[in-house]
Amino acid sequence: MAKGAKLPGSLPQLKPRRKESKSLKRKREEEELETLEKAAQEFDASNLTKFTDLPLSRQTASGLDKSHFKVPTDIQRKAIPLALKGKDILGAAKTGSGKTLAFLIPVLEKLHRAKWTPDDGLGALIISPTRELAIQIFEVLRKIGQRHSFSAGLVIGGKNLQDERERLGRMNILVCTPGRMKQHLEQNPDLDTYNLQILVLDEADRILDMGFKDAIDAIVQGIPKSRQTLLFSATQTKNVNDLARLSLKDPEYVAVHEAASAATPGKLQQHYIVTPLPEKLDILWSFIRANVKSKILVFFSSTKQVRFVYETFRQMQPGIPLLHLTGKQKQTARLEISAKFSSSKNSCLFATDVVARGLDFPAVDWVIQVDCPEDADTYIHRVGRTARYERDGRGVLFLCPTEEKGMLERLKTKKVPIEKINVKQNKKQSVQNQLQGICFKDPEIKYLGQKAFTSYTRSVYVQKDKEIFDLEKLPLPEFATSLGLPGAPRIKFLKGEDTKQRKNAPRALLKDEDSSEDDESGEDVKKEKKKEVRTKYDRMFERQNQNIFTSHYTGMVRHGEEEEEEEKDEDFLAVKGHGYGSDTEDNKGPNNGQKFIQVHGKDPMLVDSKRREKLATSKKALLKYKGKGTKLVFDEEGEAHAIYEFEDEEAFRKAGDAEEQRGKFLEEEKKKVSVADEEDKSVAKEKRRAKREKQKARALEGEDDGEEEGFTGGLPLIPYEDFDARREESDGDEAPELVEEKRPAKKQKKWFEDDSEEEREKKKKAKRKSKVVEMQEEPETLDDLEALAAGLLA
Ligand SMILES: Nc1ncnc2c1ncn2[C@@H]1O[C@H](COP(=O)(O)OP(=O)(O)OP(=O)(O)O)[C@@H](O)[C@H]1O
Repeated sequence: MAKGAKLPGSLPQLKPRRKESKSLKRKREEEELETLEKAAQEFDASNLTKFTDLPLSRQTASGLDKSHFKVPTDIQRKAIPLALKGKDILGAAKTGSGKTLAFLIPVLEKLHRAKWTPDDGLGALIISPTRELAIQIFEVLRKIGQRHSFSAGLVIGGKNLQDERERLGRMNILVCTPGRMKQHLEQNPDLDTYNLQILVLDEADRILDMGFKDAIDAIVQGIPKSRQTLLFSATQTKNVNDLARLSLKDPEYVAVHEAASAATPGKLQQHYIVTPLPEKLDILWSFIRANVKSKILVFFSSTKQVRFVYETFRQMQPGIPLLHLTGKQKQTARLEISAKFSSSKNSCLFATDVVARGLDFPAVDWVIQVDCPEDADTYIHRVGRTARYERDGRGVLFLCPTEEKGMLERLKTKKVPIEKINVKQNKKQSVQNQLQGICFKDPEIKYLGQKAFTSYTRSVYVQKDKEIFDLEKLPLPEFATSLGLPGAPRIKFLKGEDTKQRKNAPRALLKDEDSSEDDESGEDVKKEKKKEVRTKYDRMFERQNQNIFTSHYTGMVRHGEEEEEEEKDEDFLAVKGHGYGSDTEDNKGPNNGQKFIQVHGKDPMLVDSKRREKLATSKKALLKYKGKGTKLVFDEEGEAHAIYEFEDEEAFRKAGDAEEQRGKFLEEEKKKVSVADEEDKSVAKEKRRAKREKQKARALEGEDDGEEEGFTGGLPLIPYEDFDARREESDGDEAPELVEEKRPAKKQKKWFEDDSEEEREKKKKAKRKSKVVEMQEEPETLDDLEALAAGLLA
């Protein structure tokens, strides 16, 4: 953009200004904010065609422009003006229709208009059901918020709690997953939500289902009711109970596509095929082979199936790069795979529902649902990974004959236009022989196949819609054969299990899958064994498929055995020398030449060398045989007492049943601990608030004292110096009309007021160093992102 060119936004652009007194500057800013607020309240959405028509701050307008967002989508056109007026929103629009911006723009504007500063703490909380989606939202926030000076952070787990802890207390905007956020709220007194202005739930229906209930209730409990709340999803909840849980105030229901004939994007072609379960992999393989120049996303219902198909198909070399993504992978691997699939032109990603919602992989050609989704909403989200924002795409759903009728009815009710297609039988290639060969050669893959089989059957078993999912009608032995297995693994599910509850909490299924790794015979056995402390190796021995241990594990086990044997050998080593420390004949042992040591009360020990003798008589060794000391407490008279003393038995009996007394005692102690904990937390929070307010007052004082004009242009969600460095490096075309001046030194200091001068210097140096690295490239890893998330904490 040329120097002096007009910036988007209806408000006057930022220009280089002469020095302006602080009070004048503040007055001008207040006036601007008032104008903005008034414009938002009076805004007539019917006039909205471009983002520049919206009453937005210069910072947001500039961020949108820089990210090349010019024309709002339907949901953005309807939801943003209402959200800018401060309304609670229930937003529903098709997949890929731009809901992310529909809530991020109001978030930035809300804090901007509240004159939010880093000292004000947490102002906005955005909750996402998965880590990947949270990261994606954070990236968009970083782009469009690049001119604001808020600090933003990601709270998604996969990192040390303590590492995240200190930073969080200073964040203005957090993008989080529910579980991790709950954990922080419970354990981190630095994280204070008392001032929260706006709460966003992306994929709201998912977040409000049973799987996240505890976490969401805990989060909502701690935030002010007076906040604004925005809920978005392609399959929105209108459940009154859900909305009551969030205390929404007269929410506006913004459903832009409700009157549309289809709930899915217009440019999406949707088909289904009906296939017997044992032929699914043949069809999938043949499909992939016929589309090696495409970008394909394939959904399965469990992690084990994903891994089995990925491992076997990889060996069969289909001629297209294969990837796999599940919630069981490490966070770094998940990020890497997402990035690979995003940037690839042609590849095939096998995945579980961890990528079903919200993820915006560019230009996916095909979405194949090999396993029937649990309901029509899940179908809509999965298929919505293609045909996003004006692009076209195709989806194919594989249905077993028993699933066809029920699933089609569900899809029809949800307005999903889907047509039947048939598989060309002459193009279908059977992979059964190849899979058999692979399983035969590689016992680990065979084991994986067995796990894939049990996981699939379990996933069908736990579904609540029994009209669609009927395990008894599935040809399971044939299915096992189609996976290349010599027979169907035994499956045994827990009787009387609360299926409904399990279904409502898909995570429970995942957990179950995890544990089934250890024991195929079901949970009955697991519960019994729970009491014992079992190691990884114990669990491996208990597996029924011991013959498939890798050589590595077998080696480890053998090594362990060898060590034990060595120890035994040592016990029986022949010894030289004379009896030692023995005052009886017996202690001399069978040979006269043997040495023994006897410690009081213990069996004599055989000693064969000086070293062994020294070891056996060392203080450390002897300590083992000493009795444990007794801990005493002294009263005020100096009398020693045992820590716990029995009370008078008669009085105890009078007080009632022992069990009852025990329960009462525990209850009281629990209460005491929880009260003390609450008190500690609130004291810590109070201190923090006071500190923040002090800091804020000091910062304002600093502004008034200073002669120089303050920071005006806003900053991306990165440290100040980085932004300056980048501006220096830039070719001058980047928003030259914005004027940033270095923050007064006073402001910088405030974060470190408790540190010594020397420590402060050290920290500054270290930060300067790390920033240089940060700026050299775009964030690639979670660490990079988190470094950026540090925001103003420079
Ligand atoms: N106004 C716009 N102009 C151009 N592209 C846009 C606009 N709004 C959103 N997009 C693009 O559309 C794509 C989909 O947007 P987004 O991920 O927000 O959709 P969504 O409605 O949240 O989808 P889902 O329901 O699957 O979560 C993204 O690549 C985004 O960059």
